[in-house]
Amino acid sequence: MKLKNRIAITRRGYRMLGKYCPGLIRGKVIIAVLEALAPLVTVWFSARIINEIEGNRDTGTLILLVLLAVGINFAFSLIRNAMSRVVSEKESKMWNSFTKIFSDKQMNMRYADLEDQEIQKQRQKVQENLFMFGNGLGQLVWDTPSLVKVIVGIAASVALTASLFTAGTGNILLDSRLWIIAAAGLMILSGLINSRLRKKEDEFFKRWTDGTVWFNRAFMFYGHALYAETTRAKDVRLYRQDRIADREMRKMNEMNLNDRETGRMSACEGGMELIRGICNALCYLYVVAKASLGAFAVGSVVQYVGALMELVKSFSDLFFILSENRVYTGHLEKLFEYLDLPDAKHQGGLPVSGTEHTIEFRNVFFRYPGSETDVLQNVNFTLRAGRKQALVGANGAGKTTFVKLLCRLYDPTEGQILLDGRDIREYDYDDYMKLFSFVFQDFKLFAFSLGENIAAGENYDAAKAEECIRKAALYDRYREMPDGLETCLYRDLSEKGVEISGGEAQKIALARALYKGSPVIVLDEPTAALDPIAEAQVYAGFSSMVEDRTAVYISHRLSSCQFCDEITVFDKGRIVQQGTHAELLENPAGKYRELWDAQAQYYIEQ
Ligand SMILES: Nc1ncnc2c1ncn2[C@@H]1O[C@H](COP(=O)(O)OP(=O)(O)OP(=O)(O)O)[C@@H](O)[C@H]1O
Repeated sequence: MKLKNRIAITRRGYRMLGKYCPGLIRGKVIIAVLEALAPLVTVWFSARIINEIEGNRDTGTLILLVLLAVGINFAFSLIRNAMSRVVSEKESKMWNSFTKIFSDKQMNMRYADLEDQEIQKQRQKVQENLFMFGNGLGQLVWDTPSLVKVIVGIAASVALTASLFTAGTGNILLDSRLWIIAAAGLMILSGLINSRLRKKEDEFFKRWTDGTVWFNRAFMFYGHALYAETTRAKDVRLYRQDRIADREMRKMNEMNLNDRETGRMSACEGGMELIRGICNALCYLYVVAKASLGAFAVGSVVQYVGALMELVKSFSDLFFILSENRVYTGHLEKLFEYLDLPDAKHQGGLPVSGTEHTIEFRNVFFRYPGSETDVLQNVNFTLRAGRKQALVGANGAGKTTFVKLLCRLYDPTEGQILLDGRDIREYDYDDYMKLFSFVFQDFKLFAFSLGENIAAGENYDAAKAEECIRKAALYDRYREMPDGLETCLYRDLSEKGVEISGGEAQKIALARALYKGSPVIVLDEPTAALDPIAEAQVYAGFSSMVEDRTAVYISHRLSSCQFCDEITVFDKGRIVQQGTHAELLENPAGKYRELWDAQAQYYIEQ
């Protein structure tokens, strides 16, 4: 990657850290400056003290030097400790903030992309790299202090060693200014070799992580998800799927996880240490040679050796950091590629006013991303204000997909959906969404209080929530709940949380839709999990529940669709019939009749 791009990516990384982890980088920089200066302050004062002892031995000067050395170091460590507490607190929360980066993206990205396998893989890889190895943003956080230390270290060490090269010994060879070039050359050379070794090490690391992505995913699945997630644990126990998991885990444990790559990485590390050692030895030799010829006092040996070692280390670190920068900008680039995936574009700005609306599907075709077939084909459908519409059809006929298009999770591949004659994309997205309350088949409740679940927010109107609970036939269960609306659902976040059955959850989802009070209510199999009495209660109360709102009602229980004004029959992605229950039954060759007969025979026979 070009340097210009690396700089741009690094800057973007810092901006992102500034947004999600405010104050973290600033704190790290301050600590790093203090840490870089502290040893050099000690070296400088030690040299002055030894020289004073060797020379004038002035007690006042000695006391002053010692007090200054101790005082400055004490002040440094006070500030550093105070800052460290704040910074480590921020750093411990850094991972939560990184999680937020992904949740923000997932919340805003196109829904279709959320389901896209390739994009899921892309996200998984970026997340694994970040959360398992700290690659990208983590490295940027950790490398920033090193970079600051290197810059401060090089500047201070150069200042402390400058007089080493000018101090004369009388020996032409040792006094030659060429030593400056030689020293600089040596530092740069060692840094470059280190950098190359680091690059190699990174290549091996990449190969190693590529090989482990699948391993980690499978390991988490077989070792954790299968047993820990209650959605799966039931079936795992009943069908003893743990035996398959054990077999797979055994196979994985026997796998050779790129041992060759880890061996090569260690060899690179060893090579880097060796180069640093050789440079240190050469510096020692030069300083000691000059000191032994009387170029400077013994105390200065401490200063020069200390500063030269710091310089060698700083140069080596500098090249290391530069090569690290190449590595983490590579990871950051991948992160940004993911974050730059187009967000859902809700560009329309038309306000939606009033409550009586007509929604029309006009020649709508839809195909899921990555799929080869149209799931909806030439769908034409009009939903008038206040009408109760039932959608029926066999599994996979396209009913839920129709609703997903209605609520703008996807856009039609062809055709248009119109609200009062205008394409729904022209309207303000939030305004449009306020028109609907949905209950999906795979609705989700959250481990918050019952009231918050129903109101989908922290502040709720208790009387209204209770009214919706009553309409959703949940009142008896609600009265048993220990803390009423404050009762926490599930035990994920609260020990006092209550576990609820599938049917009770469905009633809560229904109450949530009623609470929203939108002019259009869309119910996708809202009673599938309800017992016959609760189902009858819901149907009996359907009119009062839905009132004069527009309703779209999907159900496989055809008898329950009779109270709708119109029934629309889907078959293989097409609308094949529309009419009232009685009208549709009249057509003996119709799909509705076929579905009805298939379902009714069991009731008739009994
Ligand atoms: N995310 C998806 N990606 C690809 N295909 C999908 C996706 N979701 C649904 N499908 C396919 O679209 C078709 C219609 O599914 P849809 O869920 O709309 O049917 P449905 O009529 O609601 O069925 P059911 O009565 O079983 O709920 C099915 O063949 C299904 O496999």
